[in-house]
Amino acid sequence: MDINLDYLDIKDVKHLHRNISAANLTEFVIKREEGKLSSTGSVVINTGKYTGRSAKDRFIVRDDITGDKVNWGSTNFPIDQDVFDELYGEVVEYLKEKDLFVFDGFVGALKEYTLPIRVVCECAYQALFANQMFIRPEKEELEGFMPQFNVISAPGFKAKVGQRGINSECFILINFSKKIVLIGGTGYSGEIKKSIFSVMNFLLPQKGVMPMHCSANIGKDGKTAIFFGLSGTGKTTLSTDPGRKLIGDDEHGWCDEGVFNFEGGCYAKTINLDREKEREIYEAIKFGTILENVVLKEDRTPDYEDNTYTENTRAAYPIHYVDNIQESGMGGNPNTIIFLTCDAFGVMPPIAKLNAQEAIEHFISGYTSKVAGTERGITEPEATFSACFGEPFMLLNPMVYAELLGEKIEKHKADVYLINTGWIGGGYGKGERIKLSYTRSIVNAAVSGKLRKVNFYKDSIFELFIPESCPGVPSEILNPRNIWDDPEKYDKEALKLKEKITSNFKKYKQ
Ligand SMILES: Nc1ncnc2c1ncn2[C@@H]1O[C@H](COP(=O)(O)OP(=O)(O)O)[C@@H](O)[C@H]1O
Ligand SMILES: C=C(OP(=O)(O)O)C(=O)O
Ligand SMILES: [Mn+2]
Repeated sequence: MDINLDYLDIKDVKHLHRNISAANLTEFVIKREEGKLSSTGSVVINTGKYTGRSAKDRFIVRDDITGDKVNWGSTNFPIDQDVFDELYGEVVEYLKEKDLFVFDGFVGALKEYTLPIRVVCECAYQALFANQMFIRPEKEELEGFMPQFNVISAPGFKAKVGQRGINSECFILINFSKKIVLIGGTGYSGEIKKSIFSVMNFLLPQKGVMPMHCSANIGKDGKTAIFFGLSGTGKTTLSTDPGRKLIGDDEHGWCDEGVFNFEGGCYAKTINLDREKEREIYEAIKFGTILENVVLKEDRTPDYEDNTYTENTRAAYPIHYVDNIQESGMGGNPNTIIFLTCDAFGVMPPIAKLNAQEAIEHFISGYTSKVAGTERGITEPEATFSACFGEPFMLLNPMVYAELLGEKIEKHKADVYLINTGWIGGGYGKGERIKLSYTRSIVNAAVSGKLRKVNFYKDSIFELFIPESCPGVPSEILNPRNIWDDPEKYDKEALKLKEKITSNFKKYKQ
């Protein structure tokens, strides 16, 4: 099945490898010395200078389609069409006479909202990434395949310092008129998936579908739970649960029929990965998986403790590498909605119940912290407000997404909980991050409905409803004030955060 890339102006390709198998791609990765084989059978690659997303280098072409729709501001930076054209011309020139690796496939498990995409890669490992992360096509679907969006990724092309309209050698440009995402200067594969996610987040609300930065799974009772959260808050870790079928670990849509995964794979953090604590993820690291920026020991076993390159070490694997999955990538309307927050101040309770109004307010606020590594420049947890728990990927005004969520909570009477997977008993550097086993018990209590039978009381500072008890968790930790050495210090810190939340929320109130 020959394709040509003339419509993208990509000509004189040395050899175009389209949808070749994971085995073939693995072989190319090794042969081209892009990476090494690990003892697990997975390939290990190093993404170079950029080991996380470069949020300040992500631009959207301002044109007739985006001009008055995109929420321009601190996360969505505009760029002019002619600047795009100039860089595009340079990248296309750079790709000439090279071997290129193309992945054709889909985003969005529900046919009605599926976006056919083409990912054109300079590097074999990124084609392997695309193959593992997106929805893989059946053979027949490749005939007459018509991409509706294209990603061109050229990590080896660096923009000139001071080049017009951009910030650095690295750039991620999203162009809706041309249906192209142009990535240069960075080898971090997260940019590929998150830029297509951003495209979906722009397109779907216009069709009445709510796109979400969340993971999702289904219990034995057939009930769906979704877990919103910024990077590092536990979406992947907590949704990968042997007792529940995994729908997806990061990006979903919610329409009248229920929720559907955008992707066909997972992108898990591997720093300090421990087989006992995260067995399903550990076991998914095998032939076909890509390990990014993981250090190998001499005998080629991965050293998950080693953060020499970054804290943001990753494994990308197709979802069926996890044992218990929902093959269709779809689930019913969620019964439980969880907001994951990683509180670096250690003052938020491990779990609180939110009513519909509070849920919307917390969703818009998106209080959490950025954890080290995923974004450039972050080396320790830093408090942040990320609207919709994914502001860097939400191209429209947060209120658009919030209104969709409000309608759905109302209609489906979902239970909403706020879960703190961050610090308790003191802030970062003092207290400790809450034990994963406790968080798992808390999540279990929430999604199984057990918490419906428990009494809740209102805390005096955040005015959040805290359960008096929770199966599997010592009751005294449910209110962090109890475990701070100095309760008055707790009150002071908690009040400070409360004020931050209130003042941040003001900007949405006018
Ligand atoms: N209590 C906890 N809950 C969730 N994750 C935890 C907890 N304590 C430590 N972690 C670690 O935090 C990281 C969460 O990352 P991940 O699940 O990949 O987040 P996301 O998918 O939201 O980006 C994992 O490395 C996990 O092992
Ligand atoms: C891949 C990313 O997301 P997450 O950590 O949420 O999986 C990212 O933000 O680059
Ligand atoms: Mn994740």
